[in-house]
Amino acid sequence: MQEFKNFINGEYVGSSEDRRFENRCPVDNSLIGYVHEAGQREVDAAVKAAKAALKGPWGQFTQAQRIALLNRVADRINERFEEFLEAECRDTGKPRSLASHIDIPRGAANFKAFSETLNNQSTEGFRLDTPDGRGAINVGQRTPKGVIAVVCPWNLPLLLMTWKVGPALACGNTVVVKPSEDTPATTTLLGEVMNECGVPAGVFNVVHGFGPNSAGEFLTTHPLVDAITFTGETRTGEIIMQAASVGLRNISLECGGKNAAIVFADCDLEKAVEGTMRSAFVNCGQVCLGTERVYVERPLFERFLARMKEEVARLKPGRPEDAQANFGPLVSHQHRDKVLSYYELARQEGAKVEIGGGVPDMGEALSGGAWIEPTIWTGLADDARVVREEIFGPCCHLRPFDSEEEVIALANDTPYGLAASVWTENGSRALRVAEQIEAGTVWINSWFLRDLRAAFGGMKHSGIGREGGVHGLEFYTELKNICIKL
Ligand SMILES: O=C(O)C(=O)/C=C/C=C/O
Repeated sequence: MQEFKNFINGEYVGSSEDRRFENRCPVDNSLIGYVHEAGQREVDAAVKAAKAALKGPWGQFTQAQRIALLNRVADRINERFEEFLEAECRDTGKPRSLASHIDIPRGAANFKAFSETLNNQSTEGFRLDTPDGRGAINVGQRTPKGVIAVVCPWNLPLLLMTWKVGPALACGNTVVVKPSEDTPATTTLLGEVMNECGVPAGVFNVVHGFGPNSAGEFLTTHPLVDAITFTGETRTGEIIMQAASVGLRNISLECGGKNAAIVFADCDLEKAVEGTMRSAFVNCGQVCLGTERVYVERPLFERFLARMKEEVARLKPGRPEDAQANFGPLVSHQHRDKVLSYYELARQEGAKVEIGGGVPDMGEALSGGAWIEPTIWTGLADDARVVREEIFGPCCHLRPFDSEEEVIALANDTPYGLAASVWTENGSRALRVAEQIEAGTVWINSWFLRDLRAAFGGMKHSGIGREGGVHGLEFYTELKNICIKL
């Protein structure tokens, strides 16, 4: 049985006996081990360790030394690739083929992604003319923001955690990470890597637990936390933003979405099918950037729908280690109950279930897992809850459209604004449509093609702030102006 302990000041710290909770594998509901919930005492110790580390050796590291050390962390993750892969797949149930190409490689790469940015990033400078004719020089100086609280989700546990920890540490901050209670393994394992690489104690800390009245609340309300970065549901983002307002802590929020795919009749059909299939069903539909609304220009609608149904029928659910499997379970029974409630709601709202709509028979050995059928609906009204609310499962609704103006209005008719994809071989139309879509990221003839230097984040109810490249600097550093009279 595994024990997932808190990682505080360079040491694994258990909680008192009665604060442990089960960690189960969503493939077959088997018990992986126990997670040690951090109470106020553990969270306080972690935040104070992070605060103290800022004034310790870490505070003396040059930028070049930090970058070299974080590159070592990335290399060490890759050296322990199999362990991270095994841990991630056991926690999430996702296919090894997926985690070995996305989760773990990106989990390591996120530590390297910011080195180049920081090495090449200048700060501003201005020469000011003064009445005495001697002038003055203004120089910008970036300093670490301090202790960063990192609250991250269960869908891409390692990737989405290091996407924040990487730039935070590269900029000289220290972190206290609160991973999801459903997926503690890879964040806990990263503590070992930090020690192996010589990251000073207190720079990287992990506290396990839940949100309200648990580690999440204790961390985001802790007065010594200088800023909070969160990826997850919009409602939780609102609660975190309220906590951050006490003491005016800055926040970075990447929240929910109800992302649209817009498929024009002149698209490359097979490319559009492949990309839309991935965006709707990869990771069992548990990707914030994923597609749950598909708009297809009417002349192509029936053909596109037929192709999508063929491809959904080809998806192979199975254990992570099953080389044939390309479709895993949802992360937990609790989340499956939520997604199944939308499957039921779709029926009530009058959807035609083109394929799926239920729970697959996975046989005796896997019957305890959080398995669900990939599903396509048609025929729902634009104001149906299934078309408007984020489900975060392997399902999407297809609807025909007749004009560019109509589909832009449809795609933007949502409180969210995270991502979208546009499929057409007409380049000027692709750009014209992309410019009008209210979303932080718009892919044209692609999906989840990620340039880590590019701005990344959501607008409207999908978040606040941008991550990636230089954009993270605004959140992870304080920018000071020094004015020198000549
Ligand atoms: O690719 C990334 O950097 C990223 O943040 C992915 C987010 C997916 C959310 O579910």
